[in-house]
Amino acid sequence: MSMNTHDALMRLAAVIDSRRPEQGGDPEKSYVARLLHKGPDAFLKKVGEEATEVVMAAKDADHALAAGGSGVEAARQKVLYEMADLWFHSLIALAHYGLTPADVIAELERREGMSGLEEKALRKAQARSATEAADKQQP
Ligand SMILES: N=c1c2ncn([C@@H]3O[C@H](COP(=O)(O)OP(=O)(O)OP(=O)(O)O)[C@@H](O)[C@H]3O)c2ncn1[C@@H]1O[C@H](COP(=O)(O)O)[C@@H](O)[C@H]1O
Repeated sequence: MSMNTHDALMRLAAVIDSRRPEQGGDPEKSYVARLLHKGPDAFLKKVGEEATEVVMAAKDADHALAAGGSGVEAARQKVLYEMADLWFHSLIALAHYGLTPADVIAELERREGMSGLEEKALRKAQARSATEAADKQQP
């Protein structure tokens, strides 16, 4: 991720934070302030909707790719557009819970180099030994 990408996310997160009711965000003047003012049900619903729109745009893009031809570029743009909406609304949710893009990036950095398959196997093994330990405690 370039420094510019990082900065843009941080700038947007700072604007979103300034729209929180405690920071004086005005629901009459700001879309973000309005969503935060309405509360979790409102912005979580948007996160769900935008995620669904990403999936639908991606399915359309897959069909366009399979068919070839001139529709591919427009379909890819639609995926990009919907993904931006999803990121944007996810940033609003993060702000509500006192989290920032930097926190998400730190979590991804923590996972860096960790194989997803190894992590999954480890998690299953831990769950199994927890169950075995609980079984042993049964009278
Ligand atoms: N990046 C965005 C951004 N992306 C999308 N949107 C808005 O998100 C809304 C929801 O998108 P939809 O496609 O679901 O539109 P809709 O069907 O009208 O939505 P609803 O009626 O369901 O709310 C639209 O009104 C978009 O304008 C955004 N609104 C704001 N920002 C950023 O947030 C900053 C602060 O915005 P305000 O708080 O409005 O000043 C802006 O300067 C921008 O940087």
